[in-house]
Amino acid sequence: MRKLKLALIGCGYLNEIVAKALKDGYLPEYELVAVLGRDYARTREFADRNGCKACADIAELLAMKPDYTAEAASVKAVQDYGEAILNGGSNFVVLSIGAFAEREFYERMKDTAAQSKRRAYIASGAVGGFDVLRTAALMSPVTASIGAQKAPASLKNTPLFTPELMDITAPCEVFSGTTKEAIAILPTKVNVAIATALASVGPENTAMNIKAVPGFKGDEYKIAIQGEEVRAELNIYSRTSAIAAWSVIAVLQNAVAPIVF
Ligand SMILES: NC(=O)C1=CN([C@@H]2O[C@H](COP(=O)(O)OP(=O)(O)OC[C@H]3O[C@@H](n4cnc5c(N)ncnc54)[C@H](OP(=O)(O)O)[C@@H]3O)[C@@H](O)[C@H]2O)C=CC1
Ligand SMILES: O=C([O-])CC(=O)C(=O)O
Repeated sequence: MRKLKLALIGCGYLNEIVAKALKDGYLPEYELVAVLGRDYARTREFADRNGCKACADIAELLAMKPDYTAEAASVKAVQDYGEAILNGGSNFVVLSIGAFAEREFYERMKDTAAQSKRRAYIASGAVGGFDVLRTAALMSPVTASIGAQKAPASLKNTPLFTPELMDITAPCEVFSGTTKEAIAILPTKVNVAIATALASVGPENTAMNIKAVPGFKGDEYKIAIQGEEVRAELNIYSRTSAIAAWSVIAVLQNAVAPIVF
């Protein structure tokens, strides 16, 4: 049987894990055909390492006729290429979910996917539990929130960082607001929050707080949902963000699985 063609947007840490998983046999139904990065030299190195075509732009990638395109690049890449990917006949697996915080973009992607008979998949990324969030939100009005713990140093080069954070000796709240406000200031760090919001009460209505915790390594998220009959709390710790790449592999497996989660 013909293998499904997979293309990648982004050639950094996470897509390197996806490409290795393909080589290691986790996705036998797929072949990697193309990659598009930002820096062409880096894209070519990735392509040479992983046996696929290095693309200089989205048209070149779509000319390879991918069945699935998996993104691990940036919110901007999703905004810039999302509609072209669906219109070009590819399904789209997304990690930079923050792009969907803008309702107008979300609606355009929804219409484009419906018209092109393709799908945009929101990967569970560094969190999960979207099944219970979606189910609870169907049953009654719910409230939803996500709390994040991060190392003070991981907030460097963001508007939340102050040098004093490096000297804290106890957890310190650095952000409290909505997930929509959070992704606007941390576009590379809280995609998980927008995924949580999309599965529950939306980016404007999902509360978020972020704590800097001294001596902490990795990321920890606590998602809470409360409805009339259902209450759930999910705690997800990950030492690195590799879990996000593996969630893409899980989506791709699910897309061809005879028994579907
Ligand atoms: N949903 C979730 O749970 C998670 C989501 N993420 C998101 O996943 C994305 C990738 O993470 P990671 O692999 O760690 O990041 P890296 O910085 O290691 O890699 C990103 C890659 O994407 C490329 N890139 C960036 N912008 C564009 C663009 N506009 N078009 C094409 N390529 C682009 C970069 O190019 P160049 O080499 O030129 O910089 C780089 O190759 C980030 O947006 C991050 O926020 C990360 C962790 C968890
Ligand atoms: O790796 C993480 O903990 C989550 C992350 O970067 C994101 O949601 O953008």
